[in-house]
Amino acid sequence: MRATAGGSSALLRLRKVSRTYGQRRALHPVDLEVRAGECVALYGRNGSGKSTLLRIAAGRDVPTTGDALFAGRTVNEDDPQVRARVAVVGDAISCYPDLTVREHLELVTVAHAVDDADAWIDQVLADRRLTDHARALPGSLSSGQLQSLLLAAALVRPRDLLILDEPEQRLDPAARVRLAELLVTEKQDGNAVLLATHQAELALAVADRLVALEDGHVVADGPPAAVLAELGVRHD
Ligand SMILES: Nc1ncnc2c1ncn2[C@@H]1O[C@H](COP(=O)(O)OP(=O)(O)OP(=O)(O)O)[C@@H](O)[C@H]1O
Repeated sequence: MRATAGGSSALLRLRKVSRTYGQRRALHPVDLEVRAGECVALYGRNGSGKSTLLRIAAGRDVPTTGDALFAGRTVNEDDPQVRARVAVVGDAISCYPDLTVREHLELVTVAHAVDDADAWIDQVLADRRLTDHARALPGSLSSGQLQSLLLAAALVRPRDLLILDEPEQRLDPAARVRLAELLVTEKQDGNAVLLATHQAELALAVADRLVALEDGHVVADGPPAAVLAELGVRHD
């Protein structure tokens, strides 16, 4: 299965990675590369293997076969280089119930020794429309605001690779537009972006390549518009 941009400058390189859970093969061997300044989007139905692939790419799971390399080294989320350079926005919301929105972001900036953190946090809160909720506890936020907090936590820290699992979930249309703008800026800043999405419009707006998965197989790979046409997906 091919899902490869080619070239030698890939920041993330997955070589024939597969994942089997018990008897079930969730992911068949796949090659995938993401370069600095490039966005690759994974697209497919529920259960097609997107999150499995993202977890391997983030070093949160070990492939059953194949290698996952970040900057030439096996990806492991406990590796200090991976912790310093790979930011992950998950699909599950896990927060500290007694820490405010701002305190969550402060925790991240302390962990990553971010300079001038206060100003940076202010900026990210404003961009994500969270300024008025800076002192709120997670329990009092809407699901969309929680999703924005997850995103904000990845944005207040340094990164070379941003991995996002269905970041459009729970966001309203205006917030989805801001998300697309943000991801374009990530690429312009030279960061690599790998995301899973169910939203064709988001993939069209930000992705350089779309990799379609079905039952753990790559069934199409290429420019987003061409892949969506091949899949018969209609979009606005
Ligand atoms: N920890 C696990 N144990 C057993 N099976 C798993 C596990 N995680 C995922 N699977 C199975 O692997 C397959 C792929 O799941 P995955 O979460 O990667 O799909 P997905 O494309 O991200 O789906 P969604 O769009 O619903 O998030 C599914 O059949 C799922 O049931």
